[in-house]
This record gives sequence, C-alpha cells and structure tokens, in this order.
Amino acid sequence: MLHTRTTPAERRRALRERLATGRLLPMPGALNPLSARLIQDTGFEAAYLSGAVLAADLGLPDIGLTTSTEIAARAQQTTRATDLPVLIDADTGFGEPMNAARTVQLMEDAGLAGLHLEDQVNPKRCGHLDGKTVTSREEMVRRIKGAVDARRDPDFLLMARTDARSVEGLDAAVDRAKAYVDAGADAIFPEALTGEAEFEAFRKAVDVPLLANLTEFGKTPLLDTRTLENLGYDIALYPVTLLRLAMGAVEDGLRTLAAEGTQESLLPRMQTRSRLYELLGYGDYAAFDSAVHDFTLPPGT
Ligand SMILES: C[C@](O)(C(=O)O)[C@H](CC(=O)O)C(=O)O
Ligand SMILES: [Mg+2]
Repeated sequence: MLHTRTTPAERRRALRERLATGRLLPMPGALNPLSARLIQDTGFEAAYLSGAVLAADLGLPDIGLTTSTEIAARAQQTTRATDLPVLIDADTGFGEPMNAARTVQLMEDAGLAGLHLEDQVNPKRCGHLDGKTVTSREEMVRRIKGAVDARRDPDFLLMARTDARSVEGLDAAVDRAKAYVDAGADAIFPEALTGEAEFEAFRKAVDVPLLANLTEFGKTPLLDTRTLENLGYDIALYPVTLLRLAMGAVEDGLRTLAAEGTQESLLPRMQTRSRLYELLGYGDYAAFDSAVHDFTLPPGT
C-alpha cells in the first residue's frame, strides 16, 4: 500500500550496485508518477525524469523555462509512486554553479537517486537540435564542483552531460568528459553522438559509467541493447519514448472520438479498469480497510 517500501538511501545504493555489475541498465523516462509505477511493474530496474517531458507536461518547450523547485515537486510525486531508483535531468543546474549546488540538495530531498547536469548555456535546448552553445570547460567544472560539494549522500549519482560533440567536435567533447570526471562527476552522458565509432571513443577515454541517449527523431541512431552492451555502455536511456507513445495514442483517440461519436472502437487499445486498479494496488488498500474496496468488477473490464 502507498507503494514505497524503500528509502532514498537504499535506492541510491541499489543504483550504484546495479551499475557496478557492468550490465547495461535500460532506463525509460516516466511521463507521470503512475507511469513510473508501470515502468517498475514491467520489470525495469530504474526510471528517468526527462527535462523535455517535465516541460512538455506543462505545455512548455524544453528551453530551460521550468524551475528547479517545479521539477523537484514533480520528482517527489514520482519517487513516492515507485521503489525504483530515479535519475533526473537537471538541465544546466538552473543558473550559476551555486544554483547547481542548491539543485543537488533539492533533488536529494525529492528522493531521487541521481541527476545529470549539462554544459549548455541558458537558454538551453534539446541536445539533438542545431545551434546549441556550450559554456567554457572551466564554467562546467565549477558547476560540477559545486554539485559535488553540496551532495550530502555520497551514493547520490552526479552525472555530467556534455553537449560539445555537435558544437566543438568529438575530440573536444571527449576532453571535456575527462575534465568533468576529474572534477568529481560519477558518470558521463555524451549527448548527440552520431554512431558507434563515437560511442567507442568515449568508452576508451573514461572509466566511469556511460549513458547512451536513445531519444527518437534525433541525431543518434537507435542502437539496440545488445549493441550498447558490446560497446561497454552502462545505461540505455529512452527519455521521451513513453510520452511520444502516449501522446500518439491520445491524439489518435481524440480524432477517432470526434469522427465516430463514440469511443467503442478504441476500447481494445485502452488499459482496462481492472489493470489500472491492479497497478494502483486497490487490493492492498482493501486488505487494510475493507470499506475501500467492497465491490467486484464486472468480467472483462
Ligand atoms: C534527454 C533530454 O535532455 C530530455 O530532456 O529528455 C532530451 C531529449 C529530447 O529532447 O529528445 C535531449 O536529448 O536533449
Ligand atoms: Mg533534457
């Protein structure tokens, strides 16, 4: 009942231990707290909170308009709905290095297992769009050092993302990754790589865990898990996949409803009432207080 049984410290430890196995960890991005539960229920071992999804959820573009307190609030709702370790996209840290430091503490308090900070300037943009600008290497090192200094739980994962590949080229991006590890980053997110050779270059250059971002309609080919495992990657990220799937289905459904005047033909594509109730754990609440669940569902619902 109420769905969580583990403390943030336990989840952070679980993520660290899972990464230490060297096996690839697939990490889908939740689109809301309930979908984080579904990510757990379908057997995934970690979930992600995407900046793009958190912004889109509010009807905003992913250009750094959301605030650290807004995303911390959503993160806390999410970590209350699942026992999985959750990694959040903390964009640029929301300002100066001292803002990045405060962001780390907000995200720790939200029960997250870790975050990533990127080396773009504000206003930032999706890493797969053209026209990005990156900070100096020194500025990003200060961001990372501020984050490391603010962290209270040593198991909270601090990942550094570099957007430099599409701005300064591969070699500069690799050099930045090395500098970010030296500054204390626990893991690296090389953004918008264009193929396997580039993934390999990062794997050769750094010893810390590496994340592969498999966002759709971007610059990176959708490498499968076997390929990524062979490349020695640690996390396979599907940041916006669930949002795109859901919004595709919602839009189709709305058009069908408008055209047909009934949702009848949509029923086979819907999550059933009983599946939703199962996911929400109605049974557990009924065991606690039978007044909560004193009805039976008709067959086939
Ligand atoms: C990973 C990412 O930062 C996100 O916010 O999910 C985005 C994803 C996207 O826009 O497709 C990014 O890659 O910049
Ligand atoms: Mg993002």
